[in-house]
Amino acid sequence: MTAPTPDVAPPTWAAPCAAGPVDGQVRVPGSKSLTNRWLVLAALADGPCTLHHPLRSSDTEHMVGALRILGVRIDTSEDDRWVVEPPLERSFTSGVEVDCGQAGTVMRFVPPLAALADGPVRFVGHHSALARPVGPVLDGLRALGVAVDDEGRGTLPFTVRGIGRGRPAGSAQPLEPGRPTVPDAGADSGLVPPALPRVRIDASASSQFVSALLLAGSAYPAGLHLEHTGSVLPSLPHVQMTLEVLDRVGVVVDRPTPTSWRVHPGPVRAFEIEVEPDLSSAAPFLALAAVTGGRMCVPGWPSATSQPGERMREVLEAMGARTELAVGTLTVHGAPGGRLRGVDLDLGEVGELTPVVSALAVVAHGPSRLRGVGHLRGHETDRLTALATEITRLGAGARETPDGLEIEPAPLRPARLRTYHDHRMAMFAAVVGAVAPGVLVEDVATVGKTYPGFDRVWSTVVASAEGGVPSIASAAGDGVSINSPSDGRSKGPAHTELQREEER
Ligand SMILES: O=C(O)C1=C[C@@H](OP(=O)(O)O)[C@@H](O)[C@H](O)C1
Ligand SMILES: C=C(OP(=O)(O)O)C(=O)O
Repeated sequence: MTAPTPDVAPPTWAAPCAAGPVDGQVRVPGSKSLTNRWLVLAALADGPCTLHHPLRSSDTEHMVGALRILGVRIDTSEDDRWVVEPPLERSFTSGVEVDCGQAGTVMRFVPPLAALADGPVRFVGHHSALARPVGPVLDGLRALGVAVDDEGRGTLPFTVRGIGRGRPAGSAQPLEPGRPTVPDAGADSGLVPPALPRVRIDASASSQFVSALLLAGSAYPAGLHLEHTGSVLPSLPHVQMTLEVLDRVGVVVDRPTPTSWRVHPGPVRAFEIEVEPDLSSAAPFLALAAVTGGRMCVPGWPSATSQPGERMREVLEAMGARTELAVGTLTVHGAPGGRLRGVDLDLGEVGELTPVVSALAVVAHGPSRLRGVGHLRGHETDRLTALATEITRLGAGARETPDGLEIEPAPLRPARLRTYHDHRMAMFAAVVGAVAPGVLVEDVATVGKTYPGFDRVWSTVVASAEGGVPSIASAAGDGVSINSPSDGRSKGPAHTELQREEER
């Protein structure tokens, strides 16, 4: 057997090109953001908790690994039901190393738990995660009296020197005995609210800094009064998601201003919950219906949700597709020929949709401007540079702006696309490849961060368009089924470069 040489090119995946409009149904796996929030809350809960239909992926496996090493017992032997036994009033385990992988939710949400360990906890991660900002979370912990060693970098690796649990809840003491509590603004109300230790951070680089401190805040002896000091706060629906899960487990949070939160000390009520499907993982499939002029159904779509993926409906409608939500299934109908309009959108609240929206913009008729997503430079990769580079490689125009991208569609050429260890770059490539022949995708396995097997499911769905003959089929375990012919639409050729030329 020959040893691999360092310059061997990574294996590529040939993104399948649709031969016509797709017509299918995909049941997507559980939400990453919700699974990891519920796991963190279960670790702090006052009794055993159960998660139904959690996501099993690299990000959630890293969260499970992190919590286990801190002393939380988690049974993940069943795919559909994970049971968590928290350590109750005991401090989390110290002297351990937490591997965050590539997960922003692990590197940001777990350090505030490590503050409740009885000594140091080291945090490390995947090499692609070493540039991702964590500093404001660490500064927040320092403001509460917890020592953190990060050699001034504000990134992985770092060590949180936990100071243990066991002080009475509501004791109005900061974590470290002897540190003065900053008087709380709520004291002006005349109601004499408890003095909560005040922490000011700039979360303009990631909403996860806010979510991290809010999730753990009620387990701190005096709670927490968190204030965001920066000019923008991205991904607001994710902060709303944090507030909603906290509310469901009985944690009291009030919001004196739109960018400050008072988390009152108190127990996290044990829970048994159903994890919603990941609507951001559904986004590429919805986009597939739009670019091929086909139809895609996603069952299990929540009637109300804080997931940003819900906003994909607005994006698709703005670009010319039609969406309808009926009896828990979202259906997207692409416009004939997959024709899409260019758009000018602020995606600041739904930044994680940007790669898929960029794919739509690349094949639209007319230029697009995507704004409000400067913070994507600190995601799995610098997503603005990565998208601009790969769009240019495909032959279309892309220009990075300080807070987004300008995209100019053009006839696309075959290309080998890089994914930069970024699951959503692979999803971007899949959507473009569905209508542009000859797209090869490097390291497609990177989708395992949030959607292991995405490429297999994708290929099954795209193949449903092949030959233009819809059939009833299902790929067991993949959650895929192909709709039966019901609407009599003709299955024309895929939305190819040639077809776009004709439409011009
Ligand atoms: O809290 C969360 O679960 C997330 C918040 C967002 O992070 P940013 O605010 O850093 O964009 C989002 O992009 C990420 O995928 C998940
Ligand atoms: C930014 C993302 O992930 P993370 O939770 O690692 O920040 C994402 O999934 O698009």
